[in-house]
Amino acid sequence: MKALHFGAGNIGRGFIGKLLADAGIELTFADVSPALLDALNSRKGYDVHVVGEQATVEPVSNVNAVNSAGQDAINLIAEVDLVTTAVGPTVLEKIAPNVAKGLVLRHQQGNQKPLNIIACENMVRGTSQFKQHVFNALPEDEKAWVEAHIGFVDSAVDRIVPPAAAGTTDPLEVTVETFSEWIVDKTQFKGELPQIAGMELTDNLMAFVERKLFTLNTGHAITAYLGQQAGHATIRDAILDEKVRLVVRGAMEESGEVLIRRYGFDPEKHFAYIEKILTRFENPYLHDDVERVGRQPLRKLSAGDRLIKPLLGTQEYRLPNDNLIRGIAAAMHYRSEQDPQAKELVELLEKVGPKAALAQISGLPEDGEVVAKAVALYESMH
Ligand SMILES: NC(=O)C1=CN([C@@H]2O[C@H](COP(=O)(O)OP(=O)(O)OC[C@H]3O[C@@H](n4cnc5c(N)ncnc54)[C@H](O)[C@@H]3O)[C@@H](O)[C@H]2O)C=CC1
Ligand SMILES: O=P(O)(O)OC[C@H]1O[C@](O)(CO)[C@@H](O)[C@@H]1O
Repeated sequence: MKALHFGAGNIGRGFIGKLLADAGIELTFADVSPALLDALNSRKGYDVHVVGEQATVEPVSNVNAVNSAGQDAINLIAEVDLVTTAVGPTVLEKIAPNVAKGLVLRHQQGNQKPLNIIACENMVRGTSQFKQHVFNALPEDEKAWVEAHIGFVDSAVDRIVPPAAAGTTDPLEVTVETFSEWIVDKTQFKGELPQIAGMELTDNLMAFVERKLFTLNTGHAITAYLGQQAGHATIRDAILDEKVRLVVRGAMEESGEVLIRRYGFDPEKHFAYIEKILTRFENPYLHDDVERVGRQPLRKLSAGDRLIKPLLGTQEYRLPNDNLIRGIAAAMHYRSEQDPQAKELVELLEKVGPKAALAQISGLPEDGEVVAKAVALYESMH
């Protein structure tokens, strides 16, 4: 079996690429970073540092890499059995035209074998969104063939993989936590279901996607935003701050009450899942900056993402949401010199004021109770 994985970054190298290579799949990474491409092609492998109570070093071998914008990537799409991505939600649209070209070539070459494409991003049904981008780039007369031969499979991906340790000069260095979970929607595959160790198949994906995104990612984002407010540089320092921890646990519980009602999760197991997540944030072996976890605040404050969607759920089921609102207020304070969305957020706040800015970003009604509460908290946090 052959696979092409877009994005040789943290999750690409530290999780999905590793899992595919471990399964004996012939793996090529597609990326745009010359440093990553050169290092992967010259060394054909790298070490994954798995850190926890017992640290291990797990080598990945027999991999190579191509430029994702070039003809090599197009040729591979015509040939491989599996395409995966971990590029970031905003990049999916950029890689779609080349993927579309590869699918057209696959058809022209008469390759009728099923191909499955799985986006491994922090998004609700990210592959379905990617499919829309690919279809926008496909000629009209190719769409029926692609629909018949290509599976677009949604997934949920969970493993905390911060950027390389400070001070390293190795572009392939990657350190991961021991926990990992990759769950894919088995109803969307074309052809035989692949059996890959570490890839779980489900026919109830939405429950898993929302459980992960609206628990781990909700709590993580609020840890980052409140942590930055309190002057903490890392997620560990932030979550060990009792004031931050109280709100983070509270927000995950508020979101959890929604998930329990929506998907029928067992409350006891769900609250244990929350406790486990708090210990993952505390991991003393990972250095994870609050700035990284809070990145792209406009995306994280958008209607379908980890802060607003759980809040809308609390309104739907008439449940408490004070901690979620506190998290939203803190998100409005996120600042980062490296992050264009953080700059855009500041500009919008200055231009239209916090009420209109939050309403515009989140889709919440400007004159509603939530916006009023969040803005009052935002102003009190100055
Ligand atoms: N790091 C983590 O702990 C987790 C991340 N995720 C999700 O995985 C995705 C990737 O995140 P990370 O690996 O942390 O980011 P990253 O920034 O480490 O990796 C992204 C990679 O994509 C590459 N890239 C950028 N533009 C590209 C293009 N046009 N074509 C091909 N490659 C391109 C970058 O050069 C980089 O190597 C995101 O959607 C994130 O939300 C999900 C779970 C865990
Ligand atoms: O990758 P995003 O969506 O910007 O958000 C950062 C989040 O993703 C992760 O990297 C992995 O789930 C978490 O560490 C964090 O909650």
